[in-house]
Amino acid sequence: MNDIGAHLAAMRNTAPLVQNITNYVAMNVMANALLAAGASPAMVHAREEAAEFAGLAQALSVNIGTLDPDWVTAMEDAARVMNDAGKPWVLDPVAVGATALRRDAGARLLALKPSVVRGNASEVMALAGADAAGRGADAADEVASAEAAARDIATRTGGVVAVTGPVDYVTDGAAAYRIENGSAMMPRVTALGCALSGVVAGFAVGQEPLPATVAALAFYGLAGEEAAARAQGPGSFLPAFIDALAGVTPEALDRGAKVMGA
Ligand SMILES: Nc1ncnc2c1ncn2[C@@H]1O[C@H](COP(=O)(O)OP(=O)(O)OP(=O)(O)O)[C@@H](O)[C@H]1O
Ligand SMILES: Cc1ncsc1CCO
Ligand SMILES: [Mg+2]
Repeated sequence: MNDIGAHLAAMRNTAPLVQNITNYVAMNVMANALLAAGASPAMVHAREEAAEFAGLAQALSVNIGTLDPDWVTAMEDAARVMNDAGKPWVLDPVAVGATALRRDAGARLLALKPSVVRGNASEVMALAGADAAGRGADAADEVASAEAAARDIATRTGGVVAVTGPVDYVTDGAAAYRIENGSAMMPRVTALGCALSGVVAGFAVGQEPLPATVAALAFYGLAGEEAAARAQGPGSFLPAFIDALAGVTPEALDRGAKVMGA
């Protein structure tokens, strides 16, 4: 892929309205990350309005981090609106293997064929039905162990699956890429994966899901590298990361992206 910076420029040019049905932990971080990246976030989850708002949104992210049954209904309704209108939506299957409510929600949402699934290795393995060692929202499996599960999900949905970790893996079931950008500081701040799923949704507006996802991950990881160079620890990393999301230019992304065919 040699047009990674162009995907960032296109996303910023669109400034897409991204609806997020996300968890309470992530809402603020995610909205700030989307704004800094150049998108327009809206956190809208009530059962009575989620589908109506989806009619206005250009992309949707659905995150099961702090769900309840009403939220699952809102997620399914909003996802159907996006599907009917041909608009992209992203599933973030937080801790999907942990409980029956999460496994059921994950299966229902997967059946609606998300444009992109973005999770850590343990989540992608659990979503595919494989044995996973995840503990709560944190990964306990290697990205490499989740590659077959990612291809399996992508084949079932016809969409893209992104497994994130030290080296990210992205596939549409046929082609695959690895992205080496990022910082070990990123998993030490909560909700950065959730926020990434929203950013992926923004990149998918008007762009092919596979290259858009690869570009979003490289962009996000590069911002992580720049923030880590300035931060003293996880606390100061977060504001530095928000600054870096706003500061990375398409030219810097073309220079700094570490993307390889897999
Ligand atoms: N050890 C690491 N080294 C470099 N980058 C990392 C590392 N771990 C995660 N990342 C990056 O952090 C970002 C978030 O991915 P991660 O896999 O931590 O999400 P997550 O587990 O869903 O997080 P959360 O549930 O807290 O939102 C991605 O851009 C990923 O590449
Ligand atoms: C910590 C945590 N618990 C539920 S959602 C969430 C945010 C990271 O996924
Ligand atoms: Mg997560």
